[in-house]
Amino acid sequence: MLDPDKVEQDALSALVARTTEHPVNFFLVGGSLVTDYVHQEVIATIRRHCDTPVILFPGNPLHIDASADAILLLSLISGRNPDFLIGQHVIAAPLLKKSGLEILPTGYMLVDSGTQTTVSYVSGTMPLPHDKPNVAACTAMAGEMLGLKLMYLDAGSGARRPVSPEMIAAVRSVVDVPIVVGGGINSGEKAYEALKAGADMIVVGNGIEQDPDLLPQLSTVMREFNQSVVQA
Ligand SMILES: CC(C)=CCC/C(C)=C/CC/C(C)=C/CC/C(C)=C/COP(=O)(O)OP(=O)(O)O
Ligand SMILES: O=P(O)(O)OC[C@@H](O)CO
Ligand SMILES: [Mg+2]
Repeated sequence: MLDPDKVEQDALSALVARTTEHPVNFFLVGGSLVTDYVHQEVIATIRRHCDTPVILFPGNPLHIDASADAILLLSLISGRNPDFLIGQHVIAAPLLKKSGLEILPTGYMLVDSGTQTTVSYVSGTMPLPHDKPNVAACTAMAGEMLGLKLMYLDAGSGARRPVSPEMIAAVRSVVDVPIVVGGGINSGEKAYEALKAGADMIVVGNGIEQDPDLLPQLSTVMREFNQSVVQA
């Protein structure tokens, strides 16, 4: 995940170039409260180096950029704020239709990680309790029944504790749609734990921002995990 507020062009170019040797499946571009509107520059830099798909991860309709490939159309189903469940989407709908972006309807679930996150503050919603896998499972089930095509469990940017393997497994056992897990995944071990518990995709932001050498480690974990699944 690339946060437009945090990337610096030279460092971004170097990082994206490294993904030709240590591949990632997607680039997510976004942030909850973006102050530097440089989505287009970030996406152009990615395109210069590779053809890996770019998916927007937006906090509000101002973050829509038609130069990406797709957008996570998040509905904040862990919260009870109608604006982030449907209100922002009504505002964004005509723009999205015109953009030609592939729309990925996503059940977005914030999970408590011990400290208040920007997303929780900005959306005025409470996250799901960290130690209540069943609440997450019922939320995901309802989201899937409502037609959402992905579930995203997010402990929040730089979370001290990621979403627990128990919660990932509980969600895995009740939905068929792909599960995305992010927030605080800053080591190969944590990535492996999430994959083993049932995550289909892991999102890493701060970990690689702080230590770009994490990229090759995570790419290897992902490849080995996928190979082990194919062989089993
Ligand atoms: C309908 C459209 C296009 C947008 C609304 C989308 C909704 C409902 C979003 C839910 C609430 C929200 C603010 C989500 C932000 C998700 C996000 C991009 C998180 C990653 O940003 P962080 O890195 O955690 O944030 P900071 O870097 O700002 O701390
Ligand atoms: O920056 P990190 O902690 O990797 O979190 C990524 C993303 O899930 C945050 O919304
Ligand atoms: Mg961020």
